[in-house]
Amino acid sequence: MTTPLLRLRGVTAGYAGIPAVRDLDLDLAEGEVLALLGPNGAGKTTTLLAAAGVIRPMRGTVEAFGRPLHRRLERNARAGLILVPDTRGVFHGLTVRENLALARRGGRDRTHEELFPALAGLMSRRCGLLSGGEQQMLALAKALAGRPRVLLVDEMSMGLAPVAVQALLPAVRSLADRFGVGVVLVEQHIDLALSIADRAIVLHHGRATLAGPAADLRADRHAVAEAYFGTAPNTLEAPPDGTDRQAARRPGEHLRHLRAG
Ligand SMILES: Nc1ncnc2c1ncn2[C@@H]1O[C@H](COP(=O)(O)OP(=O)(O)OP(=O)(O)O)[C@@H](O)[C@H]1O
Repeated sequence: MTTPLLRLRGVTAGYAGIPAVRDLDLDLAEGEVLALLGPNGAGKTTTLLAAAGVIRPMRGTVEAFGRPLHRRLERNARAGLILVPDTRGVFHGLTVRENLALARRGGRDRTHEELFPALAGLMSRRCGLLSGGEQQMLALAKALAGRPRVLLVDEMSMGLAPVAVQALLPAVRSLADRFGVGVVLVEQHIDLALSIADRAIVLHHGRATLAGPAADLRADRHAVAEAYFGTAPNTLEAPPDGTDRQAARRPGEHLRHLRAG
């Protein structure tokens, strides 16, 4: 079995000793897009922060590329574990070209030109004058300059018009398909997220309440709604390999309701 790019096992993480995510398992394979869904405050961002090493779990383990996370964030980033925060991380006083040059640190990576051709005509524009969608494209383009192997993308679509989101999410899919990047995508647009994801996990009050192939979640909106609002039946199926901590199942398997509360 190939080593996942990212593996969380039994992760409980939070703030000031209070858990916001409890006992979470997650595997992310090369070229896979995993949607992390759930209502406000469910623990999605906390999961990303723990996965990126920004906050240290109270319990459980996080491994990237087969190794425990390094204590120094820049070491994890250099290995290819990149967090794209929802604050977009662009410098408003600088132009698009200057922002990209800073992110590339002298390198010549031009992948962004293929994925975001719209940026080509905006190179001399100050970022403070870009639309929300354009800023988000730039944030992703900057993340690409770090040569990610895993991208942790937090609410890329926040505040954007649906048409802008529809333009951005396929770029995320093609990052996975063309470059083998593994993506954990936190997203409020459930349908759009499921339309590009391979698998999904629904969180409710910090716990995974549903996990499975994205196609299965799309086909069973009732199960998604139940998981979203924490009313899913309390039926924890035993997975076929007997490892009862495996939260996210492989394509071809059925949806799994996970024990809530
Ligand atoms: N810095 C913090 N200090 C204390 N509590 C926090 C902090 N950040 C988040 N929380 C709490 O942790 C819980 C989970 O928050 P988190 O941001 O992970 O949820 P989320 O699913 O990403 O929500 P949203 O969709 O609203 O962004 C919430 O109850 C939130 O109030």
